[in-house]
Amino acid sequence: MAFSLHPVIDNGITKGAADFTGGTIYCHCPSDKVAVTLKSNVVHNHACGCSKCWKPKGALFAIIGVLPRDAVSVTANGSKLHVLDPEATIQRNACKECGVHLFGRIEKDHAFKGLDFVHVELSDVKGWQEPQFAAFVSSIIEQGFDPKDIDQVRGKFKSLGLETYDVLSPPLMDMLAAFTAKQAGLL
Ligand SMILES: N[C@@H](CCC(=O)N[C@@H](CS)C(=O)NCC(=O)O)C(=O)O
Ligand SMILES: [Zn+2]
Ligand SMILES: [Zn+2]
Repeated sequence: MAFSLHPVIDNGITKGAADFTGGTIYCHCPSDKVAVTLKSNVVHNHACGCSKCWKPKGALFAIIGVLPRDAVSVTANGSKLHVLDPEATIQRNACKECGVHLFGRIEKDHAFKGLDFVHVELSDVKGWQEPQFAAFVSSIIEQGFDPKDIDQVRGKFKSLGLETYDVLSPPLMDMLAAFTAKQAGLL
C-alpha cells in the first residue's frame, strides 16, 4: 500500500549539521505568520505517531524534537497562539488560524520539564538534527490505520535506519522511570 510517513523522511534522511545553532519556525498562515525563534538545535528529534502531535496533511507521523525552553521565544504574531489542551502534560501552543503547533511546553513537575517540543520542518533553514527514531508507532492504528499494514510502516522506518517503538525510546523511557522512582523516594 502507498503511504507517507512524513514528507521530510519519505525519500531518505538528510543528516543535520554539527555546528548548527538554530533558526526561526513559522506557522502556515499566508500572511501575519506566527514566528518562533529557536536559539539552538534540537535533540531527541523523532517521528511521533500519537494523535496529539501536529502532522502535515497526509502524513502518518509528526516529527518533533526538543530544546531548552529558554532558547524558545515568540517573535511575531504571538496573539494568534492558544493552548490546545491546558490539562495535557504538554501544552501545545497552536496557531488559531491555520492550526499548526508552534511549541509544546511542560509546566507541571515532569522528567521533561524545561524542554520545549518543536517541529523544525516549519523552519526555512537546513541543518537541524535529523530524526533519530520512531515513537508511538501503534498509536496510528487508534487513528484508523489498518493494523494489517503496520509491518510495512515499521519496515519503512527500518529501511531508513530508524528504530521503532510503541512508546518512547529506551533512554527516554529510562528518564521517565527514574523520575517516578525519585518522586517515590526510591532513587
Ligand atoms: N495513544 C495515544 C498516545 C498519546 C501520548 O501519550 N502522546 C505522548 C507523545 S507526544 C505524550 O507524551 N503525550 C503527552 C501529552 O500529550 O501531553 C494517542 O495516540 O493519543
Ligand atoms: Zn497560522
Ligand atoms: Zn506525540
